[in-house]
Amino acid sequence: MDIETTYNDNNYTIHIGWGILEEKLLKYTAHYGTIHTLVDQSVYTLYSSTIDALVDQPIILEVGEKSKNFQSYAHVMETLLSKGIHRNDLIIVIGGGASGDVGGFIASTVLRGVDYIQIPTTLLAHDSSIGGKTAINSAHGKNLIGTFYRPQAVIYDLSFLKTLPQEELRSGFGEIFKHALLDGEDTVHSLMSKTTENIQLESLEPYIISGIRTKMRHVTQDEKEAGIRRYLNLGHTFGHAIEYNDKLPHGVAVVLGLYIMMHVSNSNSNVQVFELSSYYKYFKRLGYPMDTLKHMDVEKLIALMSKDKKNQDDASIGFILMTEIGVCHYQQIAKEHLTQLLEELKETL
Ligand SMILES: O=C(O)C(=O)C[C@@H](O)[C@H](O)[C@H](O)COP(=O)(O)O
Repeated sequence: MDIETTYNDNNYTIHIGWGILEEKLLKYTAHYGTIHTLVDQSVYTLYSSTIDALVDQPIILEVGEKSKNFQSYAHVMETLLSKGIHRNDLIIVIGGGASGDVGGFIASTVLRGVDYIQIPTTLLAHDSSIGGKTAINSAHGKNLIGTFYRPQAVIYDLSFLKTLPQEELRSGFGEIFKHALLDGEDTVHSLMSKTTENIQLESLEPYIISGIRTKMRHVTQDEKEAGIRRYLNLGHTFGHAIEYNDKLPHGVAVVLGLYIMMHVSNSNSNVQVFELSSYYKYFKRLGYPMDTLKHMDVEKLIALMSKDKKNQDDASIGFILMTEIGVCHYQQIAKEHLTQLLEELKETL
């Protein structure tokens, strides 16, 4: 299946399917000078023969978030420059969300921009590989340094997902669940009914596709995140803070962030938007570390949330909340009030 973006110009295709990598990639590489490949270490360990058959001498990225720092960025940049990269070359990035983020950032900054293709290999990256957000982390928090830079294509070969461990599926499912919430009540109920006890890849394909469509709808209307694209950050204000502080996988932290969003949305509304206890039990059954919330260091997490890119002043934190499933808005919450809400929640767990 091919899905085209619908920007005013410079559109690209998201190719999705089983065993499509070689055929789709060859369509692009023919138009470029040298092909430079960046690949996550763990993906290369599993798929070296497939990758070596397609490209020469890949540059290995450290596993996951370890690649998203200045040292790693500088190392890959200097390697590309020592190889004599040109603007008419192509960079291919193979890996999960973190590799895609740092690979995109490298592509957008080397020689002030070289074309690149995203080849996501995880469930999580159905989200992160689309929309052109690139980033590395800072000592102040997640994704604080980056650019918006569209890829030339995304090739999502679902065969890579077959080797993902349960922990990776659980992380990717966090973003699938977020997309379902953005989509509306029917999608949430349907997804929950297919995942009552555990997360099985086999039942997720339709939700991966609908998640990609939901993401595309937001990013094509508001690429630079001045309006509705912010809704894709549902669960991420708290999620990024606890991910960074507790070193949790991204999508696992997003689930904790979605739970906090539900609590804050309820407290902000006259009606109960979310039945918290049923979501708590559901997430716990799927293996999410809900107990982490009972022991959270509220002060530290508020300090990390104070660096969130959605914030507009120093006294409050920018949150995406829901008035009903599928209906979002942006709201600034005073830090004292948020502290009180988080402390209150801890007491109930
Ligand atoms: O594409 C977006 O916009 C999103 O917010 C999607 C998020 O799921 C994704 O994790 C993104 O990388 C977070 O970006 P950030 O701007 O909050 O750093």
